[in-house]
Amino acid sequence: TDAPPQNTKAKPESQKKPSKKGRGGMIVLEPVAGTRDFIPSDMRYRAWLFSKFHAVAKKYGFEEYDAPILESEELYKRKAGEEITQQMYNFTDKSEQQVALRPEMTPSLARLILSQGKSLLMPVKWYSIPQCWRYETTTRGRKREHYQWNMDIWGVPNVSAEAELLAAICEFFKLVGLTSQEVGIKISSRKVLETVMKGLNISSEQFAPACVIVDKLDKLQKEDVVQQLSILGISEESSLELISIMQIKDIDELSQKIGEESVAELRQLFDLVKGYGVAEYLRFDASIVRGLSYYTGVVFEAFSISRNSELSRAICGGGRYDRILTTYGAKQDTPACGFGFGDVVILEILRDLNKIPKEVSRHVVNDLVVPFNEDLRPQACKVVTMLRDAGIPAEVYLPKTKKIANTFSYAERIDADRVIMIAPDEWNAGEVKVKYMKLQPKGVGEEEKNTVGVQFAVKVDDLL
Ligand SMILES: CC(=O)Nc1cnc2ccccc2c1
Repeated sequence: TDAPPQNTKAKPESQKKPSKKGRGGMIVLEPVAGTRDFIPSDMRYRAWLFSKFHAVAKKYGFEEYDAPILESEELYKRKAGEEITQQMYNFTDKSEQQVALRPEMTPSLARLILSQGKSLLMPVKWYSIPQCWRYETTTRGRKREHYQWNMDIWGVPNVSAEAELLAAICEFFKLVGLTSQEVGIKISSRKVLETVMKGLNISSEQFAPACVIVDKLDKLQKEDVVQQLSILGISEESSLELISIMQIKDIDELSQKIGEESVAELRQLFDLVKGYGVAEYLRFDASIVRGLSYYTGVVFEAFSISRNSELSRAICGGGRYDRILTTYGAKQDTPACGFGFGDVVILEILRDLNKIPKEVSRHVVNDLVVPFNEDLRPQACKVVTMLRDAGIPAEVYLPKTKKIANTFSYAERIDADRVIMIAPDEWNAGEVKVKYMKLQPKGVGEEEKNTVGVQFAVKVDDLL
């Protein structure tokens, strides 16, 4: 379920957004509609999620790349009626260039692959976590940006590449504690649709736009889908036959319908994923099409099982796109496949299922060093540097120390384990005063460490 539509009713004067800057009023404090701020408490969740994306990519030998958020609009000028190209965040820049904030990463990746030319040795396994944009009419109140983990393999025509990508997605699920009872991946192939459409005398140039339409089956009424397909010149009878074949959930049944040859790749894929030990997450489902026009083969989509499935949005999705380079004017194509994995849905699911470790929500500073007075501040800086160089996240109390009590309340606020006070008498004796703010885990050291609140003199060298 997307965020509730923004309240568009007129607001009483008092609640209206403060007037725009310029008439001396306060600036608007909210981010632009559909975009998000990430203050530290939010950023910790995003950083934690991205650290899992990076960990899986690294474990699978993928290399990170990036490209500008701003791209030429022509990268996305596809005429297959996809929502993603109809909602482009595009504009004419000051040099009259038609540019757009990228709605997806694959076109930029295709541009990079083309620009590298022969110097790029295949296969290529690249990943990125780009922020992608769309211009949604705010009536839907949906987000206009999200971060999308992209993993792609170029130069591999066989389904070993798709198997590797599916294994990487399942690796992520295992890494964050999502079981095959909680999430799954539905797999099909557009080659199935291609075979069916050929059998129904649907021309090949109708293939991509027809896929974009039947992808809406889970959102639109069947009649609407039939109606949209009729605009492509596809008869109602053919459309109904196509839609009925897409209800098939079993490869054997599908093989009966369209022949073993058309399902051979899928059988091989299901064999390979058994090798990775992730078959429990995967199932065949002929209704999976995906909404991007450039897919040409295997397509897949991950979903959450525990939530009310009819409303749940895809967790991630992807597939094979073997013919994208010639659409950008290249002389020949290079096989490719990949997936996109957004940051919004997965975090909602992980929160709902309580999979996010408690420490992700906590800002970690172990020690707070407090100078008793400004004369002792250089010494405090020395001590905090010693702690930091030992790998301990540590702060030195920056405001002038008026009342020691204030530093203790600051220590509580930053959830520090210890307050280390630089006091004159102790310092002259080569010591500091330590106050434990909370019980240390048992066995941390001598008995007194587990007496919260009492202050002890400790040799500077014994601090580490
Ligand atoms: C659930 C969600 O926020 N999806 C989302 C948000 N922003 C986008 C921006 C561009 C393309 C797809 C997008 C998808």
